[in-house]
Amino acid sequence: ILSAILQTFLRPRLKCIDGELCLITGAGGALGRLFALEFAKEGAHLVLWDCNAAANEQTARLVRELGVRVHTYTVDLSKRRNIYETANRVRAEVGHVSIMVNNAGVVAGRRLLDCPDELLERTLLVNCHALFWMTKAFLPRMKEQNHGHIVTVASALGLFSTACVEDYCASKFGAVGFHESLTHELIAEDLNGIKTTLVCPYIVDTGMFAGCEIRKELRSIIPPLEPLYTVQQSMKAILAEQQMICIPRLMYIPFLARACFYQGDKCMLPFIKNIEMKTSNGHTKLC
Ligand SMILES: NC(=O)C1=CN([C@@H]2O[C@H](COP(=O)(O)OP(=O)(O)OC[C@H]3O[C@@H](n4cnc5c(N)ncnc54)[C@H](OP(=O)(O)O)[C@@H]3O)[C@@H](O)[C@H]2O)C=CC1
Ligand SMILES: CC1=C(/C=C/C(C)=C/C=C/C(C)=C/C=O)C(C)(C)CCC1
Repeated sequence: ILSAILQTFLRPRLKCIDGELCLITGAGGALGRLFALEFAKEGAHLVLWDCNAAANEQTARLVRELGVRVHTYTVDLSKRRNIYETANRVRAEVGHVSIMVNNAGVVAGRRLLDCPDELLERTLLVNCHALFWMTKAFLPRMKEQNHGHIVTVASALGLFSTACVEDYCASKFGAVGFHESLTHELIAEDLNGIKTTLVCPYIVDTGMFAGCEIRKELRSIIPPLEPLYTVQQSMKAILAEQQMICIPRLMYIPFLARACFYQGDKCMLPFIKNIEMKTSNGHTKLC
């Protein structure tokens, strides 16, 4: 938060990502497409993933017009095996990913009791579980080189909640927790060349939350965000290697209410060691 405040007044040094290989999920969607164009402008080569092949190809066409090398893959992020298989193909056909933008997201958009179970499950699989499989697929190489960047596009609804989006809030709170724990793990392991950035936007005018309205008096103070503004702000945070960005800054307020632990990065290491010892003694219990 301090760094976010400082960055408001100071101009942080932005890193160069020319020639890096950047993978973006949900690249056929509104924010994914804009991320692809912004990363292309910075000189990154792109790998674009989406389940919507036509929309993904359209993003690729726009990126190629900028003269950038781009590869597209049709993937269903709700399927772990599909993620691992496609990751293997990327490694064999394109190379090692050094920047990963986990942007794809879905919402059921129904009241909990009216919502088919499969739709609730899908939100958790795409918005949260996919983060595990993506990271397991691409982090090992980043670790070998102590170089990389993992971006998690979560949401303001990963920091506070509202009614009737139980699936979405659960998945985005999960994404925030995932990002935080992964960041601590990288710090604890002294992997200071691998950066993480969490992006928490308020409602963005992309259609995903079309119809969502806040109280009339507040609408002019905090209108939905422009997609391009959202992505440009996110890019600044990524290139400045900022760990987190809330867009707009007002969204830091609910986050501020949370506690933080001084020097807590290594507290789980003995716990992990304990489990490792138990499992090596054949004590693993899966159900
Ligand atoms: N829009 C908003 O108000 C906000 C959005 N966000 C987050 O930003 C991210 C991008 O949102 P936005 O651009 O608005 O959404 P879009 O729906 O425009 O884009 C999401 C993309 O992800 C794809 N996708 C969905 N499911 C899968 C899947 N199983 N496998 C692979 N790809 C999939 C979609 O394909 P298809 O179109 O075929 O479903 C679509 O191309 C999301 O994570 C969202 O939660 C955060 C805050 C606010
Ligand atoms: C908490 C809060 C508000 C409501 C926020 C809402 C409704 C956010 C919705 C975000 C979405 C839909 C994100 C999608 O990913 C107000 C009224 C602005 C006032 C300030 C505090």
